[in-house]
This record gives sequence, C-alpha cells and structure tokens, in this order.
Amino acid sequence: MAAFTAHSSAATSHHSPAGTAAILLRSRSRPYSTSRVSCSSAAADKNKTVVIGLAADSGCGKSTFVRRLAGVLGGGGGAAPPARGSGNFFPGSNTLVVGDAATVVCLDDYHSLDRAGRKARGLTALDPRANDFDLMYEQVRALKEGRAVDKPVYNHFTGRLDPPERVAPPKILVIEGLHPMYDERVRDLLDFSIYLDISDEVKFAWKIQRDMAERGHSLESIKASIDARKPDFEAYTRRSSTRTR
Ligand SMILES: Nc1ncnc2c1ncn2[C@@H]1O[C@H](COP(=O)(O)OP(=O)(O)OP(=O)(O)O)[C@@H](O)[C@H]1O
Ligand SMILES: O=C(CO)[C@H](O)[C@H](O)COP(=O)(O)O
Repeated sequence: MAAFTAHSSAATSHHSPAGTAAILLRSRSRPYSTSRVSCSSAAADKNKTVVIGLAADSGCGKSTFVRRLAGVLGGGGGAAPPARGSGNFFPGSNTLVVGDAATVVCLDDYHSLDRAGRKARGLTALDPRANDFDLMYEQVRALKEGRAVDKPVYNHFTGRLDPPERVAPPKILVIEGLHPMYDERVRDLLDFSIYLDISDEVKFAWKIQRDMAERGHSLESIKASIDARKPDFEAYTRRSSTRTR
C-alpha cells in the first residue's frame, strides 16, 4: 500500500495564500482533508493500470511536476526528463513516455475547439464547450482497460489540432491538465487525484516568463488571457479539483 504526504494546511483551506504553492492529494477512498493518502484497492493490484489525475491552471507547473515524477518513476535514474519537444516526448507530441513504467497524457489534446475556434466563439480553453469529454472518457477508460488509443494532439505552437498519435496502455497513466476531475465519468476512473494549488502571484509570474520565452506571446496578450480565464478557472478547474466527493 503506497502513501503520500500532502501539504496539510492547503489541504484544509483549498486555497493558497499569496506567494505560495501547495499540492493537494487524494485517493478514491480518502478526501483531501487528510495529510496522508492511501492508494485504492484497484491501484494496489499490480496487473491493473493505475490512473493519476493532475489538475492545475495553465503555467502552474504541471509539466514540471510530472517530469520530476517521471524521473522518480524511472525516466533517467531520478533525473527529470527534458521539457516538451525533446527527449522522452514523442516528436510533435505532448505525451511523455517513461520507459515501460508510465505515460503522461496532456489533456489539452482533448480541446475540441482550436485557438481560432475558441476566439470565434469567445470561449477560453477552460470552458467545457471547448473540450471533448466524451472522447477523453472513452480513451482514458480504454487505456485503463489495456487497450491502445489514437489520441488527438493539440499543437501549442500553431494552436491547431495535429493528426492523432497512438498511445499504448501503460502501467501508470498520468492525465494532466485543466480538467482531469471535471467530468464525473473521467473522475471515477482516477485512482489518485493531485491538484497543484498555486497562488495567483506565483502562477502569473511563472506563466508570463514561460509564455514569453517559449510560446511567443506578448506581455499584454498574456495579461489579457489571464484576466479572461479567471472566471472559468474558478468555475471549471478549481471547483472540480477541490471538491470533496
Ligand atoms: N516548482 C517550480 N519552481 C519554480 N518554477 C517553476 C516550478 N514549476 C514550474 N515552474 C515554472 O513555471 C513555468 C510553467 O510551468 P509548466 O510548463 O510546468 O506549467 P504547466 O502547468 O504545465 O503549463 P501549461 O498547462 O500551460 O502547459 C515553467 O516554465 C517553469 O519556469
Ligand atoms: O490552458 C492551457 C494549457 O493548460 C492553454 O491555454 C490551452 O491549452 C490553450 O493553449 P494555447 O494558448 O497554446 O492555444
């Protein structure tokens, strides 16, 4: 039986104070309001794929966190694999494969509306109408049941959907993104849930430097995007990620 230690003060408040970052963990059988979390009986069965959901807003360190986790799980003797676009990632993909130990799927790949489509309809990427939860559920369930899937790929450089990629069922499947806990069907497939609770101050600093350095956005456009996303983040990501069952 595995156990993890969570940041207990944030687990109680469900909201990080200014300038802080915390991790909330929960298992299928235990809510966030505990500082130690045990794995579900399904997760303890070594023949079953364990599914971990990792939720946070854009720029809150999901990719950074899973790369460190991947290092622990076997992706290079404890060292974190390199960032997207190289190393253990498929070329032109958001999927991180850690040998035969784990696969990390980015849920941005289930955006049903591309960047132009969202702009035309005045929706953010957090809006459920911009995401295909039916396909997310079908494919996460298939992987959990040991079947490979042809998953769409969202290209953050072009803002469009690229041709699908084949993903094989791993021993540990991590699904990271804005909505691993929004859809009840997907939520029910999770053995562990992790929410990175990052204060606005830290999140905006991380997002601004990353989006300017790596995604070619201007400071003004990032600030506008941050403001536009706030209500949807509260409604669709924070609320679903911090709910107690
Ligand atoms: N623990 C950390 N300490 C310091 N900086 C961090 C940490 N985690 C992330 N960052 C910084 O924040 C930036 C955004 O992190 P990352 O790309 O992992 O976020 P993300 O949640 O995956 O974003 P997105 O969903 O938009 O792809 C990184 O470029 C990194 O500089
Ligand atoms: O929230 C996000 C990632 O978690 C992104 O904003 C979303 O995926 C849209 O990406 P882009 O701005 O590159 O079109």
